[in-house]
Amino acid sequence: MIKIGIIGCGFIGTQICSAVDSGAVPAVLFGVFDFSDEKANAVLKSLKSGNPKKCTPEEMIESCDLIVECASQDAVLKYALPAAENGVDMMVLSVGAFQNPDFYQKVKEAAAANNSKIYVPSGAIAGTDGLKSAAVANLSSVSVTTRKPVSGLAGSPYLVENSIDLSNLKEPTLVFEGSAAEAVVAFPKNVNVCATISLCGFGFEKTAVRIIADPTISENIHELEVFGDFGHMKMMIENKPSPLNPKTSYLAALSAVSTLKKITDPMQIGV
Ligand SMILES: NC(=O)C1=CN([C@@H]2O[C@H](COP(=O)(O)OP(=O)(O)OC[C@H]3O[C@@H](n4cnc5c(N)ncnc54)[C@H](O)[C@@H]3O)[C@@H](O)[C@H]2O)C=CC1
Ligand SMILES: O=C([O-])CC(=O)C(=O)O
Repeated sequence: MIKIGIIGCGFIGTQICSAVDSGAVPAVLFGVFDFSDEKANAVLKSLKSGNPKKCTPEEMIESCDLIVECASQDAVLKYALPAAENGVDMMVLSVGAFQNPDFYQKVKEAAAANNSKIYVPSGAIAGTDGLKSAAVANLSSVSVTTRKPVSGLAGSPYLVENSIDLSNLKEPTLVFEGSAAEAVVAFPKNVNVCATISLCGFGFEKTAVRIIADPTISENIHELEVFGDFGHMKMMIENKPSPLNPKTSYLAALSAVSTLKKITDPMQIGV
């Protein structure tokens, strides 16, 4: 069985540890890392099987087959390259880190040179299968509209830097419009899905993003619209936010677990 290390013991990290612990994912949990000791201890305490421990990312790179990053874009920037250079696979949830083209290229080349893989789950969005297929031919436009409750956007650098206060919002309001490259920097914890969509085919500069703060909803809603040689695709998903982190949809954690199941399964189904 593959040996896994988890960086980030928040909502997604906890769900992944639990899936490995229960046997739903056939893997061995080597260890966990979080810069909050409290979070790491809480996850370890919740597990019933195996002998996982707190460890450093460097120890994971030394001993694991696969590292799952479910922490922050900073963690990707810090650990993705050393992992790839050491032939260790990595699953990345904070996908926005890949908007830097030099960094993305370096990680990709290091993974190719050292026979390792970088896995990017579909996360909180659907439609990556159709978009990837469509991108084999010409695409003419790709756009994502993300609609979140105010609690799902609070504290984002873009809102803070532009002194945008959403606390008294009464109706849906467009708070951002721009490229995916700009969106994942402006809202690093809110629209990693736009990074994933960009990587599927049209790129960070050409993928268009709109972010709407909506005080009338409780779901995180993502709409994807694609035009190309294949035709026209529209996808809309209404995600329940996770109970622990309103910015993150429950589906994002399910998608990480599903990707781990796919990695460890001899049957590979779907694009
Ligand atoms: N790809 C996708 O579709 C989605 C991606 N995400 C992203 O996945 C990541 C995890 O999400 P959640 O579990 O909901 O977050 P969370 O906030 O519940 O947990 C993140 C944990 O990582 C820790 N952490 C952050 N930076 C770290 C670092 N550099 N080193 C060590 N520990 C660090 C924090 O202390 C926290 O315990 C976030 O970056 C989030 O934005 C979330 C939803 C969808
Ligand atoms: O979970 C979501 O709905 C989207 C999200 O936070 C992200 O893409 O970073």
